[in-house]
Amino acid sequence: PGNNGGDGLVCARHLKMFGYEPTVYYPKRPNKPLFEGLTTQCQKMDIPFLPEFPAEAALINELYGLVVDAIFGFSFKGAVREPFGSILSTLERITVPIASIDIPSGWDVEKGKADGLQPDMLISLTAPKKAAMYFGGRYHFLGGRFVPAALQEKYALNLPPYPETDCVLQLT
Ligand SMILES: NC(=O)C1=CN([C@@H]2O[C@H](COP(=O)(O)OP(=O)(O)OC[C@H]3O[C@@H](n4cnc5c(N)ncnc54)[C@H](O)[C@@H]3O)[C@@H](O)[C@H]2O)[C@H](O)CC1
Repeated sequence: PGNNGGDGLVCARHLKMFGYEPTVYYPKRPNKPLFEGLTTQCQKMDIPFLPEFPAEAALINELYGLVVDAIFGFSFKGAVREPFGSILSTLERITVPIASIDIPSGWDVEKGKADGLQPDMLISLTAPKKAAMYFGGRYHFLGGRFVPAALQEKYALNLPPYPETDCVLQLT
């Protein structure tokens, strides 16, 4: 429902460009031009939007090879409100790999969530958040090569150098 969802729409568009066949589930759409624009871009690229979420984990395992989790990022707070509670409980039961953008959805930005989503891949944006310490999946990437040196200094961000002109770095 927020910017993390926006990242998910961007991700779907890029996946399509790379030859994949993404499908999007976007239950709560902010009435803001940014998200409307990102949605339109996906629609114009014939990326299908699911009318409802496949509630059965087995169906997701059958239909998809990967789930990109772009539900919540660092502004998730408190008890999860529907429909996201049911969605997260289904995602916790699937066996296909999950790639979470910035923070596994439902995790506290600092404390993580031991009994929550356990993605196979985490793509941290700009800098890994404190919760990334609790990430136990196989692949951790850092994306977002757009932090000016002054900001890195101001927040004492100890960011690793990106190789050549890459905008993504594999951390583990
Ligand atoms: N520099 C960076 O790290 C960048 C991060 N980006 C992405 O932006 C998100 C943070 O975006 P924000 O809109 O602040 O928050 P979220 O997307 O995490 O979610 C807000 C959204 O969720 C709703 N919500 C919050 N708590 C609950 C709850 N318990 N139940 C239900 N719904 C809840 C809330 O109402 C809002 O609608 C960051 O993680 C990155 O993915 C930038 O895109 C790039 C730079």
